[in-house]
Amino acid sequence: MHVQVEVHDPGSYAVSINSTPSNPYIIGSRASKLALIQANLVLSSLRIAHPTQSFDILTVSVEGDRNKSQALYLLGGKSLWTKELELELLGGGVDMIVHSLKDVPTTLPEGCELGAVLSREDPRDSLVVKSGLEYKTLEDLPQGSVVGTSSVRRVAQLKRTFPHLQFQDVRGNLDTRIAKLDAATGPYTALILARAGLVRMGWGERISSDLSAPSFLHAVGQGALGVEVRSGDQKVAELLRGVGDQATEWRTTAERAMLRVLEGGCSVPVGAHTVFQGQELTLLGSVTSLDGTVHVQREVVGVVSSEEEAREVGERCARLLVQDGAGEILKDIGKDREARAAA
Ligand SMILES: NCc1[nH]cc(CCC(=O)O)c1CC(=O)O
Repeated sequence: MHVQVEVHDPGSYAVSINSTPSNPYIIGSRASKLALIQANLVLSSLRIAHPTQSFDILTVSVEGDRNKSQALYLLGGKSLWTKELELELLGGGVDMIVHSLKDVPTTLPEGCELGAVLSREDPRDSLVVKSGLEYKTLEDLPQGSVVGTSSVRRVAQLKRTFPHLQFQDVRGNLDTRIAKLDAATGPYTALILARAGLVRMGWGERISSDLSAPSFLHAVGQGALGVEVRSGDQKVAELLRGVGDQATEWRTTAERAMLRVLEGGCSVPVGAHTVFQGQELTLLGSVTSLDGTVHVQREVVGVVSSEEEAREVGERCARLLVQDGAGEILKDIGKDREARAAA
């Protein structure tokens, strides 16, 4: 496999053992604009927490950035956003990787683990309307309007509530997607995108409304940045202490534990919503059939003071969803994917 490595600061090739200005800790990132903005957020937090250490960013091209034509749903395992970066991490080319936690598979490769999850942005999905149109919400869109999104979770949930709308795939980075939305002859009336990404990219003013629980649930991990590290790397673990956010870590641990039980390895229409207040973690989880006709949703509340307890909340929610029929929905989706992949 070809790994394209682009070095931002010449002289930052060295694998860091002890960081000095000439031997910095290397943060691995995808090369997209959003990925780099996010990597720089982590870099800034690390610099504030450790003013005497030096840090640098190295970008690596990943499968998901290169394959833009095939539907995401058919590309299978989500490691297409992470694999090449993880090879760099294990090989010592980078010391940590910054990811959108949403794109990180629930099971990490041997030797890799999450070292920290940073304080979360508003994790909701948002509506962005074609420029020049006055619509504010999905309810406002006329019959037959085309809404762009590549997420099976979004389409499945929206078909349930908005059967009068049409949904069409839209790929590419955020800037590209918004350019496709605004193109005079383009098919889309609106797009659904993660609020966090839009805000980080400076597109916040284009958000006309947000999709909220309990009628619409966001993706597991959405809006949070995860830092992946080598298991057992004490120095990097130490550096990341104080950079992570406890509430976000427990919320996303529960969400990811739920998904891990449900998915059995494929990307599925699973929604989540969590609140951590006092010591109480509330998790709303959902599974929706691709056509939106079958939907199961459950809420679990637990007192949480450890990662293990957060995981239990997620697993409990997954088991309740399976009891309510989530297993059947997921089995049908597996069959659908196989049939399409073979076609
Ligand atoms: N699927 C791609 C992706 N991965 C993370 C974000 C946004 C940032 C985040 O959710 O943390 C996006 C764009 C989107 O879904 O609109």
